[in-house]
Amino acid sequence: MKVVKFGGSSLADGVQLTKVLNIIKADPDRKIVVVSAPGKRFATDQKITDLLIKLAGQVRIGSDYQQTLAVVKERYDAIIQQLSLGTKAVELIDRNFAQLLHSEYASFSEQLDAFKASGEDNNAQLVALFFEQSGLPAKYISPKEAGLYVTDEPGHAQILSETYDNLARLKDTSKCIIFPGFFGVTKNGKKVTFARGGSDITGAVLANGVHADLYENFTDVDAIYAADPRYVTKPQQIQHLTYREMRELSYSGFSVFHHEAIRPAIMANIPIEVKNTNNPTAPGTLITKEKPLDANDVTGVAASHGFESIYISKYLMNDEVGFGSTALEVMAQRGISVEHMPTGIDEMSLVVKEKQINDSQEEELLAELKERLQADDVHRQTNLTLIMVVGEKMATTIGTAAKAMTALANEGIGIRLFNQSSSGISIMFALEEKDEKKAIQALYETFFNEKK
Ligand SMILES: Nc1ncnc2c1ncn2[C@@H]1O[C@H](COP(=O)(O)OP(=O)(O)O)[C@@H](O)[C@H]1O
Ligand SMILES: N[C@@H](CC(=O)OP(=O)(O)O)C(=O)O
Repeated sequence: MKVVKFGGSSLADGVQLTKVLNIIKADPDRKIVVVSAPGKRFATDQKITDLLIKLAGQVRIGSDYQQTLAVVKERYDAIIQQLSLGTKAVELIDRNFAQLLHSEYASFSEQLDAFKASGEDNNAQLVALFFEQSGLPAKYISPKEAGLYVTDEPGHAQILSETYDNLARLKDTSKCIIFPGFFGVTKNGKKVTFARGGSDITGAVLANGVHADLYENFTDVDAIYAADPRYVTKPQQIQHLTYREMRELSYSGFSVFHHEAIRPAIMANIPIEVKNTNNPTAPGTLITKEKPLDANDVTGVAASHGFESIYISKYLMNDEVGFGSTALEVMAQRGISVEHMPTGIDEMSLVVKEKQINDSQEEELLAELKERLQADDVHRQTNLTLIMVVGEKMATTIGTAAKAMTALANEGIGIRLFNQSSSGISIMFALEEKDEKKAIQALYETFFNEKK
């Protein structure tokens, strides 16, 4: 059995949905289909999820939301028309929106998540109608019906462990199951969404639950590329990745596959294949626990911005037992997670996501660190990009860091921080955000284009 997830770009309109139907028809093992909400039809278009977030905000503050509602409904109506799904489908969507708008919500976060979840929920119901009408036996199943239980953390739901046993019951399906991505339900029946891009997580959780032979993730590119195609023209396609390479790369900017979707696949050792809905015969990228040794030392280079570094220095710091743990305790007490912690003899830096600390908190945090650590200096550096150079083969290769540093130096790019993972499969460079694109291009040239 295969679990197949289609992203928003694969479901943006009736033409795309017809491609989806043909992909499912082409392989009877494709029994569970996870769908996102309709995405962008063209570069300047809006994703349904973004429109629903806007709609929820307008409804909450009591401003006029009719125009936004009309735009969302028109998107579904267009799909219904293109696929000739008839008035039954129009009425279904109308009913769902009436219920969404007139329900009582205990908080805005609950309301916002209900609105966001409706994007995939409505789409799954339409896809099921379309498949049935096209002669492919299908049924919509909701996360509530399936027992896809999550924590009550709006926008960041985590899977409850019993979910996997509940989902195992879907294994014996005779019909094709159409399942909405991006959200689960709490034990009280509240809809709670995953992080943005989280339909990938739903697909991985279902693949784990039913012990699928393969988790196919259909998107709008032929493969995962060695660098973001928005930065490098026609980058090399990656044929095969390990789970840990994928996790490093997706966490660090390869938005094509959600980093939280790796764990459910690892837990059950499910192979993942990323493929193109618009070119389904292209081989795509396979992601598994292990892979044959690459010719290249580096598998991919990724970048993600919005980081800052908190620099702490104290003379004789290294002799002081517990210095690092006190610094981390201060951060943990404020709920701030630390991404990297490069250290020197008398200094350390805590690299964190900028959005975790608001400006009013910042001064207080720096003062607390200075006070608790009796530090000589504590200051922050903002607007940083983290560049990750990733490859299994790097663990056994000498000179990758030197090559990367030379490539950056040749472009006049200063390195603010540097860190190598303990396993040796990734190197992180922190740079100023303005250098992000140039850095990715320089590293790509060095590791993928230069004659060795
Ligand atoms: N290394 C990469 N390889 C492939 N695509 C990438 C990479 N990094 C970023 N992307 C972007 O990810 C996009 C696909 O992800 P996404 O927009 O979430 O698609 P979907 O609508 O299928 O969920 C691609 O169109 C591409 O612009
Ligand atoms: N629709 C949600 C969830 C998702 O995974 O979407 P996509 O598959 O289009 O990235 C979002 O936009 O975040």
